[in-house]
Amino acid sequence: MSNSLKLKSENLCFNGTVAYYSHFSSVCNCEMNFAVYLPPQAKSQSVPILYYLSGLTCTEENFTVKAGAQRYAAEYGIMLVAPDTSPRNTGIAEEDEAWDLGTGAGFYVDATVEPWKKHYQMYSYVTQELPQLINANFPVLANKQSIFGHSMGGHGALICALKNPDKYLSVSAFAPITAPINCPWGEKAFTTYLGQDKKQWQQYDASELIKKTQLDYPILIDQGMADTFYEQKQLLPETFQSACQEVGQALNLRFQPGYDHSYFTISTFMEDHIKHHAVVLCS
Ligand SMILES: N[C@@H](CCC(=O)N[C@@H](CS)C(=O)NCC(=O)O)C(=O)O
Repeated sequence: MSNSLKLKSENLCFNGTVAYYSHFSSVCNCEMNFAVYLPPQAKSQSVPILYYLSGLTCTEENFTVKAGAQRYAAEYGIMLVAPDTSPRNTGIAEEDEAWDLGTGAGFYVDATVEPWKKHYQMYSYVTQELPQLINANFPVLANKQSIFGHSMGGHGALICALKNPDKYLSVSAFAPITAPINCPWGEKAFTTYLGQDKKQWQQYDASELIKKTQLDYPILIDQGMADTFYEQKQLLPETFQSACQEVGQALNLRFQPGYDHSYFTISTFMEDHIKHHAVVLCS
């Protein structure tokens, strides 16, 4: 086990282990937190990995305690990895001024603007540094990894998959922000982290990326129809759907009547999402 990895807590869960860790991240230049679930199968064999990226205001804990994913990960023998949503306590003055920027709102991009760029390197963190750490310290099949997420984390999962078609074997999302360059949350975050030049923003926008790179597997998205952020046009799944149709990308976009933006929705459809990934990860 790497020296920089600090085990903070460990609990038995469906005969596997939920564990919280912190470590010093060289790309974010600060201490970072993440949670894992190691399924029972990991005691005797290497297992595939499914990364989960959370939404605004979350830590690594929301998914771990509310999504109900461990039961299915134990069934299929998949390791779950849930990173925090941003660096914390970096000393950046504006870090804690708003709930949709800074702490809890890293947006899974590599910031290029001061004062953020020294720490807010979440894209490199989740696609490179964290997988390297996981692969070096846990009994995993490094060539079998997939990714999913919620809201801001759904955006993160989509861009990670679209920018790395060889790295992830499947992707899915709950209520993802699918066109951040055209919604208030994305415009605010991208202006802050990436600057005024909107051309730079496109590299982190799923509805733009899909025009350049198609995935040779279907994307699964669940969107609740009673989701206030959907109603407020923060998520824009129709924009992503049109872009997918234009380029022939297979997309299973399911509108779920009555479901909102909460973890009650996520836990309801968790089994479907884990199965979606297990089909490729466990074959
Ligand atoms: N704080 C925001 C809501 C933020 C929010 O809904 N965050 C979602 C992700 S976008 C979440 O997962 N929250 C944590 C939770 O439900 O456990 C508000 O008051 O409107």
